[in-house]
Amino acid sequence: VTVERLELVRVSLPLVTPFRTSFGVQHERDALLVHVRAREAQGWGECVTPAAPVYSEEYTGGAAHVLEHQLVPRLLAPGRTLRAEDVGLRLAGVRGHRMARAALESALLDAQLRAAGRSLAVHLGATRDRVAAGVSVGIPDGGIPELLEQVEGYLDAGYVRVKAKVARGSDVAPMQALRTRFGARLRLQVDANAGYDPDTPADVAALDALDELGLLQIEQPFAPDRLLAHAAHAARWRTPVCLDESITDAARAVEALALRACRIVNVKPGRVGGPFETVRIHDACRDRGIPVWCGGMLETGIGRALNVAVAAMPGFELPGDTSASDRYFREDLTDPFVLVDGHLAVPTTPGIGREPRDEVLATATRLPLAG
Ligand SMILES: CSCC[C@@H](NC(=O)CCC(=O)O)C(=O)O
Ligand SMILES: [Mg+2]
Repeated sequence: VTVERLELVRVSLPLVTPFRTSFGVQHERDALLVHVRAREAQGWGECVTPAAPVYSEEYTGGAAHVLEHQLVPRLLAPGRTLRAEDVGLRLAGVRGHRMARAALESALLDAQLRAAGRSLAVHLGATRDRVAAGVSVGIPDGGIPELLEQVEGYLDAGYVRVKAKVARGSDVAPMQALRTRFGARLRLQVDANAGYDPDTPADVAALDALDELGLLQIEQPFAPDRLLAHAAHAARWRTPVCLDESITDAARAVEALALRACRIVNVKPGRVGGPFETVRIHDACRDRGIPVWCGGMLETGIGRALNVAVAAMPGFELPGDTSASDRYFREDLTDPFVLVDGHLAVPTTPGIGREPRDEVLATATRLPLAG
């Protein structure tokens, strides 16, 4: 496509309930969107950075800065006519900033596919027309009683599996309470968001106790770079280790698997640099018999649409964190994703199949980057 105008759009959506993880609590989704106006069509991408560098090194202010001063100028320098497949090449000289790149690449791919009248799911080789939805539950302020209530509500809504956030001091007791309340049949996994230290005996003891609860997986117990520590403990535990923050790209995924640091991979298109790196990770895991699932970063419908199409690819055989819009937002930026029988329908219209609704955009902050 030929880019005529490229803009950053920042809009904040309040969360229906506070979302607490091992690295803090969020009350809103401060969303940074890339809007591409090409001659042939428009495209939208969502940068999944949190407002502060607490999940990984990236954060929204930094992503906006690197997009404006480094990534967009490099992308458009050789010329404004380009394919989404070229983004990786044009940005090859830049290290890191994978969430910022992902937003740019997915916005261009959206425009390109809209111009071609082709849905993202078809372009990715998706084999499902709906995807099973898991749900991620934060650490509630109200403790165990509120946790039980929230999980009850999500199970009633139809979510097919529950992922609970754990952190030092909020791990074994709440997970045992879920087991006691919902039994051994509850499909339950935990996500520590790198909150434990492999060299702290009390931390390892807590994880060892979680390993006794018949969980589907233990996600990212330790810091992202500690692949050998994950491998050492994965070998001791029955419960499979899943990595999220550690898996920054396909090369890292291959190394993590070779080191046996994990047996399951949480793939987030927004974390790994975009749709094309996502396909490379999907293919690398598939070649090694490793199941993957699509994680989430509290995306609005823009990022959620990308995730749902990715979750429909063959290797995404485990339910992901692709929840319905109303899990987070009373009113989504786009037409909502709605849970039907525990599944979300994969968009079939051109591009990502969602765009921001004008009335919600009206409240947004705009930053023209080019054009
Ligand atoms: C930025 S905090 C979100 C990171 C967290 N994501 C979730 O728990 C799922 C969020 C969602 O449902 O979008 C993860 O580490 O997997
Ligand atoms: Mg995670």
